[in-house]
Amino acid sequence: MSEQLDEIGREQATLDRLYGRLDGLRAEARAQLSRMRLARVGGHHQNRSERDAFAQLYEDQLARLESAEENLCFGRLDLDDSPEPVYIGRIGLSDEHRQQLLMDWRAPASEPFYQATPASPGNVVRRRHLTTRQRRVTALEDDVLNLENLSEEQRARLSGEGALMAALQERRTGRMGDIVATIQAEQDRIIRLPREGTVVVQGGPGTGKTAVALHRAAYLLFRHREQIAKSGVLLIGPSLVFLRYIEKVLPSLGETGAVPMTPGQLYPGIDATVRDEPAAAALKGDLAMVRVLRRAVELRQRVPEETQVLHVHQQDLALTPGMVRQARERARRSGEPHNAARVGFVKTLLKQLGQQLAERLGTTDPAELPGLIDDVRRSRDARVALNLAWMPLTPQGLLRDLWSKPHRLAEAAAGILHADLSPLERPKDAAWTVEDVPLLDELAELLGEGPEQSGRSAVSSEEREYAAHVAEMTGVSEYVDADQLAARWAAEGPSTSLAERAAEDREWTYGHMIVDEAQDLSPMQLRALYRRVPSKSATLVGDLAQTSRANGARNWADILRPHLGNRFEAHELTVSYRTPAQIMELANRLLTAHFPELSVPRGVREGDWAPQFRRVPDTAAALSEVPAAAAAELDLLPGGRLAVIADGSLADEVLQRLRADDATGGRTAGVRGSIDAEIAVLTPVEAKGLEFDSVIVVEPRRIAPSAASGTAGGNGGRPSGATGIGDLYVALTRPTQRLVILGSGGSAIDEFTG
Ligand SMILES: Nc1ncnc2c1ncn2[C@@H]1O[C@H](COP(=O)(O)OP(=O)(O)OP(=O)(O)O)[C@@H](O)[C@H]1O
Repeated sequence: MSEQLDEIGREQATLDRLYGRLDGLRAEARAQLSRMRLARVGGHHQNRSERDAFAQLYEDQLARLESAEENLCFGRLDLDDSPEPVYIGRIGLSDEHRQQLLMDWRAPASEPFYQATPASPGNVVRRRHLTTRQRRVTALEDDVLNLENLSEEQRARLSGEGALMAALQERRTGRMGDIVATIQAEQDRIIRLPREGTVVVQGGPGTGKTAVALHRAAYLLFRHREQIAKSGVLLIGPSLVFLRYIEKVLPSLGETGAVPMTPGQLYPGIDATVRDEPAAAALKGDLAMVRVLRRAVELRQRVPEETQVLHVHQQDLALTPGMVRQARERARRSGEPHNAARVGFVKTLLKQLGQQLAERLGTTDPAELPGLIDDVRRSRDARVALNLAWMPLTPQGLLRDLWSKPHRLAEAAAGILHADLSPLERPKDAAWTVEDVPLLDELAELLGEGPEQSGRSAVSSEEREYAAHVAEMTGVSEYVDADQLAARWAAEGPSTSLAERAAEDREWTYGHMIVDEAQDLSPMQLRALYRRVPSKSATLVGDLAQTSRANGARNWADILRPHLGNRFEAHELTVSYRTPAQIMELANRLLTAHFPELSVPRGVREGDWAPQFRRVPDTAAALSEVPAAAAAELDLLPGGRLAVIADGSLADEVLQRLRADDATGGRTAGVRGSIDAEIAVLTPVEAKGLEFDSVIVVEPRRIAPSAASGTAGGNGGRPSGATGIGDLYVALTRPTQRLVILGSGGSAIDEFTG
């Protein structure tokens, strides 16, 4: 014991040295930054942009140093070929003489800390985990990888605390934390894969997919800072609640270069949260929509059936179907998007009409032609006729039209979509849905810049010059042009971060893309996402077993083929760190019964509690029991977090009950879908990716009915069979400690509850 204390004392001395250096570097960075800020006042544009760039550099540096406070150093490697141990931490630190004091966890030299095993120890003799709290070493844990090379003295000082188990047993805070100190070897191998190409990571619930994805983002930003930090990492998560849940992980790793977004936010200016019903979602997500939309645009390039007579200067000019057809073919051949190609179309016809006008007026002087063309252009008749033939369009306008006018949609989809299109119908003023977003994006590609966007580049030459300079200096000139940058600044001022600007620019291209819950994305969503990473450098993580979409594919090759062919690398995570083995086993039995081809993870630890089943007579009884059951859970796990998961409208009723009842002792639930209160009330889809100490699943029949119960029992009229299995699997696998199932029978889980 006293050996252990001595050892802790020795490590404390090292830790003190490291924190001392950290404090020194922070003070330096702060001083540099305030010098820059002082100098920034006044000055010429060019000097100012240089100072802006440097100030940004110091700000980033300071953010990195500030974020490293908690758990600055968490590991130590003793190597057989070096007398000095290597300390591993959140960031790298060296002393005034450039002597390395602390190795960044992402550096190649830190790799053995995560990778070495007794079977292949490499040059590692001992790996030590240091547990620290507020600058104090509280525990040590040693893995001896090569006992023979350990001295007598070192052998005497071995210790073990189970850093991983300790991390896993901790009470949840409602926000995800980083796992740098305890990344496991199978996770580490994925985190450190090269940046090129697409990596897909399949893993069951709680296997650390989200953690791996976020640490990989941090790793790539560290290792390829030059290339990636400038363009940013696009980070796609399923919902705003999920993005809130993970928001602290990257900053805690000192990284600010990620641009978090939900699929509903991909199109600038739109923040869609409403989801379509499954039938509409399936149609909108189908890649056939690419052809439907292309056709819808082509149908707006119209040839009149008869010759139109245009009155200009008391003359009658003839616009024949042949003239329009020819001009249309020519404009289409240009390959430009609709709004840009329209310029050529209009020009061709105006020229021909101008020539007609010259003939009618008997004018032969070619110098007068431009004036006559201009007269035609200004005439009401010509404007109306040309607009009718080729109207400037916006993505929003065209899509609203398709959804609200069934004949327009039928015309565009003829011969392409053979399904019933009525689920797509809706009023013109309906809100945009998440599923509309990739379609708007597709239309923006087909239409190009519309009339309302082109106005934004009205900026002065001085502003443009300044923007060009900054774009050049920050390395984004490949991605945005100076006009765009300057126009945006004209509206907001140049203080927004590069990440924010990227989020506002539909044509921004990112250095890497991370997608969580990728199994739920439709082909159209993936297409829109890959448009933002032409390099296809991406990490997609997901679990085929947790698929919500009615027609979701159950293998990654099918999901990715349309976008990547077979050019992707697949990896699998096999151990569930979140869910206790007893609960995992129950969930896995349900899944395997319906999808025997899918692999399931094993739980890494036994929990203290078996899953509990409370049978009630009906849904009303289940609802009345919720408050008392919730109170009991919170009493069992003081300071813990609880989720009550129920399907659709039942979740609203659950929330009302919890609010109305004081059985929970004032620990009332927050708003629906929020994770800030002690009790969160969620649907399975909202619960995706989240975790709680305890989970109560209310009336599982409404999430996944048993095959025998068919469509009866208010399951929203969905067919029986494998319906909702993915969602129920999600609900069952959220707890880190306890699971309670409160139901009246008729659910797919019932046969496993005996
Ligand atoms: N190596 C590790 N060390 C400590 N904790 C870990 C480790 N790996 C995963 N965890 C913890 O396990 C839990 C589950 O991780 P995560 O949410 O990343 O899993 P997931 O695979 O994304 O799950 P789901 O499919 O349910 O979304 C988290 O609390 C995470 O911090």
